[in-house]
Amino acid sequence: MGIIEKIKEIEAEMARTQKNKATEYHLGQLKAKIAKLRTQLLEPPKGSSGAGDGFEVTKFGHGRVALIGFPSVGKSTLLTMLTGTHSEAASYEFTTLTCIPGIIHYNDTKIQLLDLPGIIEGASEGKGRGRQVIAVSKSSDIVLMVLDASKSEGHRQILTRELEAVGLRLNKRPPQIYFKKKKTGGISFNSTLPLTHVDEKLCYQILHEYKIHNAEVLFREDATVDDLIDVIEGNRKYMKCIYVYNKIDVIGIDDVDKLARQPNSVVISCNLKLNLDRLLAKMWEAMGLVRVYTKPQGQQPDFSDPVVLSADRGGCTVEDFCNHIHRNLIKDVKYVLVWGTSARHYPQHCGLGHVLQDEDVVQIVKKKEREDGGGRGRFKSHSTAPARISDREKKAPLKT
Ligand SMILES: Nc1nc2c(ncn2[C@@H]2O[C@H](COP(=O)(O)OP(=O)(O)OP(=O)(O)O)[C@@H](O)[C@H]2O)c(=O)[nH]1
Ligand SMILES: [K+]
Ligand SMILES: [Mg+2]
Repeated sequence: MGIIEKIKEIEAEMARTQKNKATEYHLGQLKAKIAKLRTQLLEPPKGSSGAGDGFEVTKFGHGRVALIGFPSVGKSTLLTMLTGTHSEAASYEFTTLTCIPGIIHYNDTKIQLLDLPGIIEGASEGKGRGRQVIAVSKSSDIVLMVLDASKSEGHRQILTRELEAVGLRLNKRPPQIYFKKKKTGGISFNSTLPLTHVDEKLCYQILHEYKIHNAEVLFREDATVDDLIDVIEGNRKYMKCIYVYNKIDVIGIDDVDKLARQPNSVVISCNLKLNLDRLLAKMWEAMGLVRVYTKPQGQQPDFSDPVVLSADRGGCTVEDFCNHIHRNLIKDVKYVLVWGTSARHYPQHCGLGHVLQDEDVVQIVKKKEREDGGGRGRFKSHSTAPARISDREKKAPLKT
């Protein structure tokens, strides 16, 4: 029996089993069995490189966004509108057969947008080009799930299930469970609060299913058995997802209103060019990019050419900023002067660990420069805030 058949069989058994206190342990065990099989399914077949079979596109820009959706929801139309790169669009399904990259220029940054073939139910098990599409989505920073506003809401659930089946977790943070395998000592199970979904016995059973007999487990939130399995598997990818409802030109205003009020959702129409600005703004916000402008001593910063940092990719500290400019820079840095929302006063003298925020301005003070003369007075004379700071100052949160 193949892996997919085995998964189907267990799913059928779960559907047959009534949910109650007595069956809870058995159901937990079945969930762990499915998770293990799904992990096996994701392993590249023997003899292949494991790459996306011609789908891999070189990363470009400050972040990557994937367009995921059923066929003919308007993914290619959207790519063409947002990036100017033409991607064939037509009324028949599976018009797009490969991965097509475009670039969005937004807020002085470049974002790579990827158009992909439509995926269908069963994609996670390899139907259509599901596997390749999913591999590309996993390589992105966020996902735009494109949906046809005139079609059933069920599509969003089906797609979410497909992505979950391959270990993607959308708009969710990692479970607050500490888990560490040990060599000896048995299993230590603890929690910092009362648990309502998982007890010690269930946890033991799940670990037993994974043949783990020595480990430390500490629940820091009232997590579920699915959360526990995610933590044990350890290969989950937590991503932001924006639900993009396209084609609102063909539905009534009441329905548009309902969709627009859902969390993480944007309603658009490519045909009428409706709300695309809002989509871009949401996308930008979800990516959490941090633009930092370098201010050479005695000069104004170049506000068109930021260093772009991200908390998810590489971090946002002064050290990350310096490494971004040049990998040998760090050893020459004495401290930096910071203007912007991360600074308590302007300019603030900050060390390497200081966490920068979007639109901060940084001036690097090198060790050598200081010794060479000039000293503090010299910095003072150049420490006037750059021109754009005055309006930014109004936004600056008051910190004590
Ligand atoms: N009414 C309406 N139709 C749209 C809109 N956007 C796209 N379409 C149409 O929807 C059809 C499918 O568009 P595509 O861009 O090819 O969709 P896709 O998701 O890339 O499709 P596949 O590549 O086949 O998965 C085309 O006929 C488009 O003209 C819209 O905002 N409103
Ligand atoms: K199409
Ligand atoms: Mg397409």
